[in-house]
Amino acid sequence: MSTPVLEARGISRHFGHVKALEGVNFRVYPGEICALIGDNGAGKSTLVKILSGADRPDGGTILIDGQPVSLASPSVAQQLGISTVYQDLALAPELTPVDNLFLGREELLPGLLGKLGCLDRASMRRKAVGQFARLGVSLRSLKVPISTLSGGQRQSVAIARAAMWADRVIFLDEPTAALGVVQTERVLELIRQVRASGIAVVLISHNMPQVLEIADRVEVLRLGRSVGQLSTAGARVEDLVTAMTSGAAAEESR
Ligand SMILES: Nc1ncnc2c1ncn2[C@@H]1O[C@H](COP(=O)(O)OP(=O)(O)OP(=O)(O)O)[C@@H](O)[C@H]1O
Repeated sequence: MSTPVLEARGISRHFGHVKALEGVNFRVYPGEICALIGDNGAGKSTLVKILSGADRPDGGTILIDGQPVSLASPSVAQQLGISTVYQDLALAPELTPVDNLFLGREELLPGLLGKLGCLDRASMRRKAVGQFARLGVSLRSLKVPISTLSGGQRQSVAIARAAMWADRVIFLDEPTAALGVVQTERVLELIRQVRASGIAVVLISHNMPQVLEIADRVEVLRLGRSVGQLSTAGARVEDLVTAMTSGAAAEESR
């Protein structure tokens, strides 16, 4: 049995009288795509915020590679190899794909020029080209503002950026919600490439056929509680819907 790369044990988060999360358990293992599913208001976003350092739980423990950690902020989570791509993508529309990959992490030239704030554009471009090639992301141009790219290409840049700076887990919040069929398939292929690079992917999705298509395993929330997990091998959409609505997911052992 392998150790989860990221685990939540007994996580609770209350907003006034609303129990958004109550004793929630969650695990994601190295090298897997894990879907986090649940009906509206089940607590998915709240759990993702807590596991990416954007919110603090009222109780419970978070472990990375089996060791308890405190994710006090998104930057602490990022330093520990956890990154999140929210639906707004947090890209700078007027900047190029290369600039967006290095947003907030720009490389400076060595020596005096660097001390004067001159960017090492050649190095950043070389690394960006390598990253896009590794993940199979093909863009019309690396020099145009990202606002001129398609929605699928922008999503791909956001995922490639997350994969560049996180080496453990990437959370993806409905990454194909706004995309057409062809762009959706490209983004799903990119997600598989991220998994192949050794990074665990957590996919938050309401699209059950897609969950079955791409995820290895599913963790289910219902009304702020974890109701178990199941493997997608041999599972049907009805099984996922049953798990979300009646809390009857099989708690399988690994
Ligand atoms: N900041 C907040 N203040 C008050 N209540 C909140 C807050 N954030 C979340 N909640 C409540 O916590 C519960 C869980 O919300 P959450 O957004 O985590 O669910 P979700 O599974 O992501 O839903 P959806 O699929 O609709 O996005 C809901 O009842 C929601 O109204």
